[in-house]
Amino acid sequence: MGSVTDSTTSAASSSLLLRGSLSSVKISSSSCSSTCSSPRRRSTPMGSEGKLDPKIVTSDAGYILEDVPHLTDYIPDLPTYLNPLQDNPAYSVVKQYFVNDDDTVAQKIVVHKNSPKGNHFRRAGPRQKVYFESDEVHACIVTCGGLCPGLNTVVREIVCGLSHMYGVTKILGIEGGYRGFYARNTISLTPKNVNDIHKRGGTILSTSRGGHDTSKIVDSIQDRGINQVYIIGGDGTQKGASVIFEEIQRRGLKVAVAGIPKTIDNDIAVIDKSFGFDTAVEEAQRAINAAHVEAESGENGIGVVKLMGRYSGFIAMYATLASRDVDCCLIPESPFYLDGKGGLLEFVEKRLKENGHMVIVVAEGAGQELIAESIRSMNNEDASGNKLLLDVGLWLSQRIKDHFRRTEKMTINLKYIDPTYMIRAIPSNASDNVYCTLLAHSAIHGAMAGYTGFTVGPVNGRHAYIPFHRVTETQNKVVITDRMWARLLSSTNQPSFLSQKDVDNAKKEEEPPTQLLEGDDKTPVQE
Ligand SMILES: Nc1ncnc2c1ncn2[C@@H]1O[C@H](COP(=O)(O)OP(=O)(O)O)[C@@H](O)[C@H]1O
Ligand SMILES: O=P(O)(O)OC[C@H]1O[C@](O)(COP(=O)(O)O)[C@@H](O)[C@@H]1O
Ligand SMILES: [Mg+2]
Repeated sequence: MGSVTDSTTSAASSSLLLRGSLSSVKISSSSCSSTCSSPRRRSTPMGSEGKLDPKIVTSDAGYILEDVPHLTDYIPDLPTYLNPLQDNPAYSVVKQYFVNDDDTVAQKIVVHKNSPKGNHFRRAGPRQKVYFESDEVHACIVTCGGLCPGLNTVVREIVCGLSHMYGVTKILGIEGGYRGFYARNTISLTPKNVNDIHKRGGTILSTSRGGHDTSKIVDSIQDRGINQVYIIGGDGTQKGASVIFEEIQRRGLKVAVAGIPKTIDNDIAVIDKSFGFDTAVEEAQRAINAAHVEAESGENGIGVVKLMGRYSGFIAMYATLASRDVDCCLIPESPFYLDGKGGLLEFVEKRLKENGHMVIVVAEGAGQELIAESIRSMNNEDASGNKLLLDVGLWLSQRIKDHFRRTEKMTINLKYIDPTYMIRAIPSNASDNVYCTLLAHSAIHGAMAGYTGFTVGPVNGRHAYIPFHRVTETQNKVVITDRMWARLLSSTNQPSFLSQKDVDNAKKEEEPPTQLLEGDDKTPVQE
């Protein structure tokens, strides 16, 4: 690969931005307008203690670019090379294959006549110039946190993408999550040995919670001569990736750190949705169908299905909306109560009298305060510090049974189905597979182009590079004052269980939705 004469720095690429379409753009590392999230850390100026302020670019028209770090922010004068994709027979025919340096993706797409342009992220995709030569790249891939359909597909697509698009041959799989960097074996990954893995659930690299020791991890990266780190995991993992990036930057290493967001719960902020989510919603239909068949076939049959969703009830909400057999959906974001007027037990009685059967879908994180009131709460945490939940499905089933036994109002037949780990263990479906490919490719293009400290993902249908802190500072939750939850309430015709005061509080607390899943816009996801 021929070296390009100039050694473009990211400051220079920012100035490309200045010279481009945005004539009145100014770069500011600390000036954050009210629409821009305030940095939580990194108060030191660029260079000192190896830390950078968030890279914020603003313009007079209210345009804000929340940019991601670049290797040249802390290693000046890095040589650049022509992207080998321009000679690749598959890609070279694409009109405008390379992304313009100043392309950005708007976080908000519903705007009004006088709205400021708002927050943007750097558009993902291949760049004309790259900062790594093919034979110089030594990449590694790690999977952390809970399982999710599609993990193997992302691993496969990173390996095949690096190899087929950029001619990379040295790719290492780190086994067993973060602790695998210093306590487990590694495996060499090639397009041949990952060829079929997308057809399998789980992760061939295995995964873990806990065990994040930043300096041991970065020591291992440094000792092995790794210069591209692909980290696949959820909110906890992205926090871990962020501190790894900071330590790498502090040590001044030419190592790109790219996060690929993973969570079956869809609780990662900013991105439209996470991979594996569609697969989970689809697979949940089988459990809901079974619950419905059981409920319909017994006298006063009740089917209770528990679905995953620790803090966010997206799987339960979408599975309910898709199924149309569900009479009541309970999620962590919307509190409910059992007894008295307007309570769940009254609703169950009513539905059984009307239809003779009913199906309840409950997200695992729903009603945790109610359970804690009746069972002495243990307040346990897992190795990553996530709250260990009490089984809401079992508890709810028992409470419903007790109610009908006590009141002797009618004989019921209740069946409780917990398909949670069965759903999580399946391979991803076709659409998630394609989505995983785009995520992997976006991550690879970003790392090759010298970007680092970023998470990749679709924002309003376009893939973007998002600074770590933007996806870790909040969690994506179902907005119960949004139209989607209203659609659910209207489709199940269940009570909202909320008082006017609860609704007012929710309206005050919740930010307007920014994600496609919550809104009406269903733009197909593109790179
Ligand atoms: N705040 C944090 N700082 C550093 N590492 C973290 C942090 N939170 C979680 N991790 C690490 O990230 C990994 C996965 O986190 P976990 O919460 O279990 O799953 P997920 O990433 O799917 O949310 C674990 O190895 C954990 O030690
Ligand atoms: O894998 P564990 O430790 O049993 O945890 C189960 C949790 O993992 C999840 O499937 C996914 O959570 P993460 O995205 O944080 O890994 C949750 O839905 C569930 O509460
Ligand atoms: Mg998590």
